[in-house]
Amino acid sequence: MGRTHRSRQRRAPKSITHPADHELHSLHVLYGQLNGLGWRNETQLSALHFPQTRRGLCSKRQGFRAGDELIRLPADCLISISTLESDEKFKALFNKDLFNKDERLSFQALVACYLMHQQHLHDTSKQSAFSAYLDTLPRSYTMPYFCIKSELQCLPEALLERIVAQHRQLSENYQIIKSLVGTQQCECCGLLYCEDIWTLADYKHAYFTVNSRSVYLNPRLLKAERSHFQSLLSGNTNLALAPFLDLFNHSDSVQTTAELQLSKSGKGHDYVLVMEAAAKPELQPYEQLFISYGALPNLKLLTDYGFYLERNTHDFFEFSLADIEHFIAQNRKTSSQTYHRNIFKFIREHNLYDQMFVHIDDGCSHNLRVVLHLIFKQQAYFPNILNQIAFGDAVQFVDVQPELSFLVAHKISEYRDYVKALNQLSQLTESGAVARDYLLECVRYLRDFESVHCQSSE
Ligand SMILES: C[S@@+](CC[C@H](N)C(=O)[O-])C[C@H]1O[C@@H](n2cnc3c(N)ncnc32)[C@H](O)[C@@H]1O
Repeated sequence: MGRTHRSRQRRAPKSITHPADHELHSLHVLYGQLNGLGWRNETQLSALHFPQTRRGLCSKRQGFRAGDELIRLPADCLISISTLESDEKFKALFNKDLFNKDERLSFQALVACYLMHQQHLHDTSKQSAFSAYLDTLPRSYTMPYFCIKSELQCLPEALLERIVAQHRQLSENYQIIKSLVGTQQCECCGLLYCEDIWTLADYKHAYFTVNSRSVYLNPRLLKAERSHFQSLLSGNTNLALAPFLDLFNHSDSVQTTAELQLSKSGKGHDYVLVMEAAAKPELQPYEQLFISYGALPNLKLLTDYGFYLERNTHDFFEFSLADIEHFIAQNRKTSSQTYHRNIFKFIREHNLYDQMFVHIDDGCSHNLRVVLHLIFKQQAYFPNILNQIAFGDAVQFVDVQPELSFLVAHKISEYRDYVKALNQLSQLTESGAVARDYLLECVRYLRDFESVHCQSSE
């Protein structure tokens, strides 16, 4: 049990509830299966529903301090490249003769196929080795990708850009999958792949399952005969699905480490999560146990995981060059001025539009300051002078505070309009509601930034 601390049995606070019966049953079966694979649940974790995050994990009996192990899951419980490589039926679906070096698949897409494969086995014959795990997966997701058209029309460019990129990535990979397995029929039910089974809707669900639930894994530590899929895959295979372990929710106030360690018995490996630091010195039984998915800002949490954190310590707010152009066009004072196109060309050519953000503690990023200075403060437009200004001594920048304040105020008003437009829709999907609340959090962040950094403009 390591340094984990036993506490006297406590009662669950009223706000924490047990999962519904069917979910409880699936979890129970999953415990049994993982136990059969060597998982001992030494930290006595239970899945419960918490008010803020819904389903998450806690221990009903033990307290946790920094340095304690949260979970030790045998590597045999993971769905990794070794699982796929050792599944002959799955491999048989992917005929090596059809692999094309110009049309490779991401490993994430291949794991999504594996989930669809197992789901189909489960649905048709209850033959999947992962039935219990599949039953514990969410039925739907709340990423803005799943917003309906009327909601998408009320979202800002920054979000739409990411959704479009996700659509592109998903459909490119799905086309490749179709070209590999699309003409085949399932040998157990005769249905056609990518038409009747493995539909685009199934693929989207599986893709976001992998996106939001996989863990990082160094596959070299596992004995994987990486042969069949090697020439099909475009990138590395360093992710895995981790049944039960993937019930940990994320917090920005904890630090956790994850690594494959030789198991205590010396046979095989365990995937071990350790709580390195938490918001308080000791977590009591029934307190939700969080892990860190990384130092992620809210935009990333929203688009990849379908949630955001209030007052996320890793948050910042990014601007695009188009934001500055809109602001110029809509502001009476700035719209009447002329801006030499060389300046915008220079900014684009030197990628200065990258990393233009504001941060509540650090203020305005270097690139945002340079760009505001180049556009609004300096008269010359010859490349050599622009070079000297952009990459020379920062102290020579003229104060861009008024322009920064206008830009922030402009963004607040724009985001409020998006929120208003979403609220005017007769009904919001869950994705739409989460996106709306995220926009409100952005407004709160920018208002806080304004009150700390833009006082002079008010
Ligand atoms: C790895 S799963 C964690 C378990 C998940 N809550 C479940 O019941 O299956 C990641 C998903 O959990 C949710 N999640 C994680 N951390 C969260 C948090 N702090 N607040 C709200 N939802 C969170 C998001 O939906 C995310 O996509």
